[in-house]
Amino acid sequence: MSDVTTRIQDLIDSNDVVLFMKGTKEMPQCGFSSRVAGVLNYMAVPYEGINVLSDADIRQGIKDFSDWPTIPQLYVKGEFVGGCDIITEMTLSGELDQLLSKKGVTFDQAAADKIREANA
Ligand SMILES: N[C@@H](CCC(=O)N[C@@H](CS)C(=O)NCC(=O)O)C(=O)O
Repeated sequence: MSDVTTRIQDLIDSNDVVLFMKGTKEMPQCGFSSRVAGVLNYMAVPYEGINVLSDADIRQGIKDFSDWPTIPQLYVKGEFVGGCDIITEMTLSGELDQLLSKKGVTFDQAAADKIREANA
């Protein structure tokens, strides 16, 4: 395994939820990353945000690792879930809640319901 692959695998193995994103959880630097971080923050999902803008190897490496061409990328318990479009759809359909519950990741159910109410 290459060094960057090992680093990515370690990040995914040692954090239940990892968001590879542009910018930080507190200050995303791209609208797509901001949307996903905003959902996770609002739903109080505990997650590790990895800023790919501060690491060019990770920025390219995660695309190769997931075979997915863009950032953001969300992993839950080692499983690649998707980018902004997929996470948005899954949030609105309730699939994200189901996935988090199934994987034993805590989140604020009332907040998730509120997102759906606001977008109904
Ligand atoms: N449709 C994508 C939108 C994300 C996207 O287009 N990201 C671009 C611009 S931030 C990207 O990562 N480009 C490659 C790069 O900047 O390394 C999604 O659902 O996540």
